[in-house]
Amino acid sequence: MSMIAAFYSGKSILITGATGFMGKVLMEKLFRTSPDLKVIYILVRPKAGQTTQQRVFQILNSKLFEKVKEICPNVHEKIRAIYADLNQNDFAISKEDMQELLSCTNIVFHCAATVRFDDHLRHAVQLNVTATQQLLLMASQMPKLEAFIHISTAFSNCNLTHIDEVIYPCSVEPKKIIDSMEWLDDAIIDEITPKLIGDRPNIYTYTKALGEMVVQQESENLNIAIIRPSIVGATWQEPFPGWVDNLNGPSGLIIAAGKGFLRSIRATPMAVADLIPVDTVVNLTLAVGWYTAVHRPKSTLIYHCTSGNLNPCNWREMGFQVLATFEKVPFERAFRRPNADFTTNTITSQYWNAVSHRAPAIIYDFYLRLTGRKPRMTKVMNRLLKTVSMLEYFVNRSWEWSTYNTEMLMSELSPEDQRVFNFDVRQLNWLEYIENYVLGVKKYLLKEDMAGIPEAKQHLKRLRNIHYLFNTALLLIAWRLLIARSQMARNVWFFIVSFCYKFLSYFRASSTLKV
Ligand SMILES: CCCCCCCCCCCCCCCCCCCCCCCCCC(=O)SCCNC(=O)CCNC(=O)[C@H](O)C(C)(C)COP(=O)(O)OP(=O)(O)OC[C@H]1O[C@@H](n2cnc3c(N)ncnc32)[C@H](O)[C@@H]1OP(=O)(O)O
Ligand SMILES: NC(=O)C1=CN([C@@H]2O[C@H](COP(=O)(O)OP(=O)(O)OC[C@H]3O[C@@H](n4cnc5c(N)ncnc54)[C@H](OP(=O)(O)O)[C@@H]3O)[C@@H](O)[C@H]2O)C=CC1
Repeated sequence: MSMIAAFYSGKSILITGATGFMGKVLMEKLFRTSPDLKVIYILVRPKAGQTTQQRVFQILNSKLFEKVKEICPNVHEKIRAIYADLNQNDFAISKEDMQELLSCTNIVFHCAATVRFDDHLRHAVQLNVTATQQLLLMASQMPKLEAFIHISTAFSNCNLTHIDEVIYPCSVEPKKIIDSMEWLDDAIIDEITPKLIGDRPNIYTYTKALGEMVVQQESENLNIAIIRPSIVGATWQEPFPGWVDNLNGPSGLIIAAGKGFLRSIRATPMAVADLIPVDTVVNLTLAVGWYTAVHRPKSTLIYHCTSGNLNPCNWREMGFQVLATFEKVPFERAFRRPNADFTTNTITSQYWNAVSHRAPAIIYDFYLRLTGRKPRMTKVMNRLLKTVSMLEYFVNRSWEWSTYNTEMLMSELSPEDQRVFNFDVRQLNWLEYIENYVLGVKKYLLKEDMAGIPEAKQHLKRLRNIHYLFNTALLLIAWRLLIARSQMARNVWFFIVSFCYKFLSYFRASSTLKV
């Protein structure tokens, strides 16, 4: 019997960010391994015209929850969706709901965050710092609380190259930042943002670091742990391989490369691609919840959930495997053949951006205009290049995260728990994982049917022929222009033509003699 699964039985668990990528997998695993847990409270806001109930209904009816519904048929009754907006005071939770949350919750998993790299500082502080502070305040009023698990990111200190399982202070106290957001206007915030984030690449990593400081400051009275995952990718094993449902991290770029939009990216091929499957993160999170509640460590422990130091894979290996999978299972209706490559310096990167990204987009838009349609490819390409430029920081560096706490926890688990809540990335076969990841992107993100593969292959063949035809035509036009303008080119041309003529004449003469 798994001790961790038994621990969550009968518990009331509060999850923020349950509608997000990680939150859904966390909920799924909890229901699958501890079907007799008491209730999961999730803080949900209405979104995209859907009420909170409709959102929960949609999640439970997704493929991700198919196994859960077999194991725990009354799962609907065990989820309590609480209307909440983490941007508002007291999260806009009703008094009755708040009362229930405060009096019943045993464990809190705080996953909600804004993960956009370019969010406005005011909004990112509100969600990643102030909301964390408010949630901790709520937690301090929960008499039955056993553990509070905060999800941060391994990149909260990405300005360092070696990162220990400690909290590194930021130059300005989070409380001062929170206060200043109340009275500074947007223009001043925009001005001071680069100074505040310093040598971090974006607002996201900075506000996540501030969030950790807040957790540390409030940790005296609470039983808290922090988890720092690196780049979270599709599921490795559970509930099935390859599940992914958003474009963050590599997923969006896999689509862009598979559809032929992305042809080159500035990356350091030998840098470590520190990906971590989402189910691995969730297994560690649940194990940490159990350990923190049962063993009550004296200080706040930080757990790095990374792969690079135990089972490294570099961007080159990952890129090769992504491209190899496209050969076997191409995406439908590609814009160009998937043929992406890494460039290693800014000049070649700019050259390929012009030649392989912007030029084809302009030509395609010209074609759309000619055929009476609205041009759109340049816009798509500009957004893609903006995204790529924001991700480039993470594919041109390697980090070292120490993992003593994570390894200590692994050794504390029973063999059964090590199996059920496996977070040992040494067992991960990267080639298999990446292949399943690409397949998952095709099936669950693009919603493409496997039956369409022959047609997709045909389409790629057509694109290849168009490519050859286009290049030949381009070469002929360039040559023709050159001949018209340069005497030297004309001489070379006459030399080649006369050489070919002589060669053919000789060949014909010698074959006539033989006869
Ligand atoms: C030699 C060998 C051969 C080699 C072969 C080469 C093979 C090549 C194979 C390729 C694969 C291998 C390489 C993998 C590299 C992976 C790098 C990963 C680094 C991740 C680091 C993460 C570290 C930290 C982890 C964390 O701790 S947290 C989680 C990370 N957080 C994020 O990843 C949020 C990022 N995103 C944003 O920050 C916003 O998205 C924003 C970007 C501002 C846009 O923002 P904006 O333009 O305003 O608008 P959107 O609405 O957002 O999007 C606008 C439009 O772009 C689309 N789109 C949104 N996203 C993405 C995305 N990713 N990728 C692509 N498209 C995206 C969206 O579909 C929409 O398209 P549309 O609908 O217009 O057609
Ligand atoms: N994905 C990754 O690569 C990594 C993620 N992390 C961390 O993991 C955690 C989860 O990330 P992930 O699941 O990928 O992120 P998602 O963007 O998929 O999910 C974010 C969640 O936060 C919720 N949320 C955002 N704003 C509000 C709000 N105002 N009120 C209520 N809820 C809100 C979202 O709700 P809604 O659905 O309504 O928008 C969603 O449920 C985050 O803390 C992130 O920093 C760490 C390392 C890597």
